[in-house]
Amino acid sequence: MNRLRPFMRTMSTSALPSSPIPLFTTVAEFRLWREAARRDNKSVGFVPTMGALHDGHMCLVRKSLAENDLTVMSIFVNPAQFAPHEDLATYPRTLPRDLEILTAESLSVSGDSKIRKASAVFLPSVREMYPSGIDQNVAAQKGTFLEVKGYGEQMEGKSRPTFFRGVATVVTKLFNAVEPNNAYFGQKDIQQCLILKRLCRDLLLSHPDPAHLHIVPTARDPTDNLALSSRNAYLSVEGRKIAPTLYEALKAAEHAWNDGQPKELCVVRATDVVRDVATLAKESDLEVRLDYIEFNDSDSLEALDGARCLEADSRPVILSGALWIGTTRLIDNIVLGDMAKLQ
Ligand SMILES: Nc1ncnc2c1ncn2[C@@H]1O[C@H](COP(=O)(O)OP(=O)(O)OP(=O)(O)O)[C@@H](O)[C@H]1O
Ligand SMILES: CC(C)(CO)[C@@H](O)C(=O)[O-]
Ligand code: BAL
Repeated sequence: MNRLRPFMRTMSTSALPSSPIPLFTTVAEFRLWREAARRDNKSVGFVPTMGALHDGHMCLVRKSLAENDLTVMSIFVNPAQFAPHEDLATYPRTLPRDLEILTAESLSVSGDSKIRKASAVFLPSVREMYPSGIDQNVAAQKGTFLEVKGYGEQMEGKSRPTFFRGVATVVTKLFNAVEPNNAYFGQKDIQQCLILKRLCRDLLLSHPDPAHLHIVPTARDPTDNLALSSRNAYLSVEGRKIAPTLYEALKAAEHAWNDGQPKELCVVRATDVVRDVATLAKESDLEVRLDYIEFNDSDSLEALDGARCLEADSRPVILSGALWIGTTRLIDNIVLGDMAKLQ
């Protein structure tokens, strides 16, 4: 690891918090680190994030630490994936705390006397990621953007039509900068995972190749199963109490599915759960509204056409949903079938 030694210091940008993990704010600086890792024959695992870290992010980090010599996290709030009316300005930005959380994470690897910790944090600037500037209005954008056509319009894409274009674009840039052997994404954002796997296949990427883009199960609050999410921080005390309703609705749909009910009835079971909670919440002036509950094929991402047979050897089905609690939008999903078969 000697060649990596020169990087074992905090970059000298004064606005950055001090950190025992080396921080890189430009692609050129990061590439020197990456080149040294390559020369040292070290595998690199990559965890892309938008910061505001919670234990869901740390599950990705732990898996990367376990499976790679070196782990890199990026923290970048990507303007291109926020529509003009969305929460780019208020998205939580908590870099000093994020670095403390990441620094505290370590893993002792069996057969290896060393303890592994994150090796680098990549903090690119908006200017370098979008050299022609970035307008959240797609029609006004200049420069190079990526679309994974036919897969980003359903589920989340119905409510956020430009979201996956922004994600595909930024993640491709991040992959080009980091050149990871393995990359880790959370099941909470299942459509994002499946679209990015397809992007890797379609663009013949080798860093990572699609098989090395890993989907890590959703981390939940152990007390009530709420999926951990940076946006949970927006919830009021009352909203936080109601937030597990989305998962409860998905579980009701899953039970109906497992009982052999047709898809439409499963969706009704889920909407019943939300309706009852929404009625109660209204009494405290809190608006709770279901955005969608959908069953989608995990390969085409098309909504299921009514045929519901899940053969032992067939592809998994994605049961997913989004719920508004006041002005906060939460998402969650359950994979029906074998997660290992997701491609
Ligand atoms: N509960 C979770 N379990 C596992 N992975 C998660 C969880 N929450 C987020 N991730 C993953 O962490 C990565 C970075 O996500 P991001 O920084 O957007 O956090 P987030 O909590 O998903 O934020 P948001 O509230 O904006 O959806 C993504 O791959 C995402 O799927
Ligand atoms: C993958 C990602 C970091 C791209 O900005 C973001 O969409 C996220 O955090 O899920
Ligand atoms: N984890 C998803 C990021 C977003 O909603 O913008």
